[in-house]
Amino acid sequence: MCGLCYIPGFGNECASEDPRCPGALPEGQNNPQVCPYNLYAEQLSGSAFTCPRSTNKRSWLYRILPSVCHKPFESIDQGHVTHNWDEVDPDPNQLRWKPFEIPKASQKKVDFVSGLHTLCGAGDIRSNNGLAIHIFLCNTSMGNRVVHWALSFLLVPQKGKLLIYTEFGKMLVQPNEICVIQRGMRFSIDVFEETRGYILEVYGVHFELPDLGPIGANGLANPRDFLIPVAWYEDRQVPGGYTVINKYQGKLFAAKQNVSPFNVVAWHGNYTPYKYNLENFMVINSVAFDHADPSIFTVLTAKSVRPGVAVADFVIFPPRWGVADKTFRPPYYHRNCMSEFMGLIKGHYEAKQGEFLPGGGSLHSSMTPHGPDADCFEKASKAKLAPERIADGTMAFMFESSLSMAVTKWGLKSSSCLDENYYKCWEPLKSHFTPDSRKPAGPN
Ligand SMILES: O=C(O)Cc1cc(O)ccc1O
Ligand SMILES: [Fe+2]
Repeated sequence: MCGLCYIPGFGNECASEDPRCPGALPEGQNNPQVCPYNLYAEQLSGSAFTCPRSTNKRSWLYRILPSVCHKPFESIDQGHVTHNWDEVDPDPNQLRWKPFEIPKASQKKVDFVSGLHTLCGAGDIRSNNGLAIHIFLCNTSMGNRVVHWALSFLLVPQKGKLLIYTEFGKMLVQPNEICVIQRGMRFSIDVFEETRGYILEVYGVHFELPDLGPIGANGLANPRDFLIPVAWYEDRQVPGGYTVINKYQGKLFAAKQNVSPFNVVAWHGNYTPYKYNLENFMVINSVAFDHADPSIFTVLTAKSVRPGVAVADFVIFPPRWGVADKTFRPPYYHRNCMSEFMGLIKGHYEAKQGEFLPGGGSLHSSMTPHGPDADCFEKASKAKLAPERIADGTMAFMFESSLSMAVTKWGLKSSSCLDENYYKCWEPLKSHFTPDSRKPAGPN
């Protein structure tokens, strides 16, 4: 597991050969009549063939057998995976979940796929517009089960590291790192303990680095800190074969195949999985006064066709200095046309003193009012504004979407983690209005 190698960079044209087979990549062409080592050539297209060069994404895989070698797919138990946004009536309330419970390995073995739970989402897979947020809760490696996921997703492990086998090679992804597996890529996940994390799945779009505008050429998530796996193959047949689980149009199907799907000896292209360590995020913020919008913390964005409007942004709240003068430093009260799902990887979140805990979540869907709890407001309104470390040792994040998200039945009724008392954190807020005083007063 140690000694995994990666290629640094974001969205670059890369080439990688498993060192056991030097020269496995054909030279000067993609489709020789016979490929080196008698491999099969297979293209994986992540964009329409005709996309402009700047957005065209594809990779060429040189593999022992093409991925078409499988028995037919058949529908399987859907577990808690759904893309039906009408399971329960819409709920306009602020929602918060206590840490999602991980099944105990001693009671039931659950792998990444059987431990997937859809929490909320919106849009339509078939027309390629929308997103879903899933929680994974598992305790067992996938073994000979492999997922073929027809949509791009961003994975945020919160507890337990993940060894992810992909057709492009292996990645070790630990809490405080994220990884992106793009549309159509096959993968299998080994876990080492009771494991939990969050998934942001987007339909029909890819994650990109945000534009930096006046920030300049550097900052936020720097491209060189993204890591791509290197080619690694296994030529393995297992008794009973491999099960390829296909998440197709929102439903799960399974098919058997004899050979390992991780049989890619070499690949080249710009369409790959990748990982990123959130510690490398170069934070930019207010150094004079006022609270800047959290878009300054955007790590990756999946843009919609409307300029500046994302299907989903992945935003983090990293450790940093708070130095703003004459300023209420925590997040402001607000209503946002965008929907905000938040999760916590470790530590605590600056706007919530109470029950927003690592492994839990909150959802403030479109135009739902929210902001600091009463405790946080009182403290921050009176605090002495010296430079202070904010969020040291903590990492909260937000999946922010232009779509108004619906919560699933599991999210609202059957997870048993929904915190019915969330609204109470704002109840102690009292009016500090002082109409008679000429000079505005602070809270007392
Ligand atoms: O709601 C939240 O806690 C997220 C958030 C943080 C912030 O600093 C400003 C706006 C915002 O929505
Ligand atoms: Fe917010």
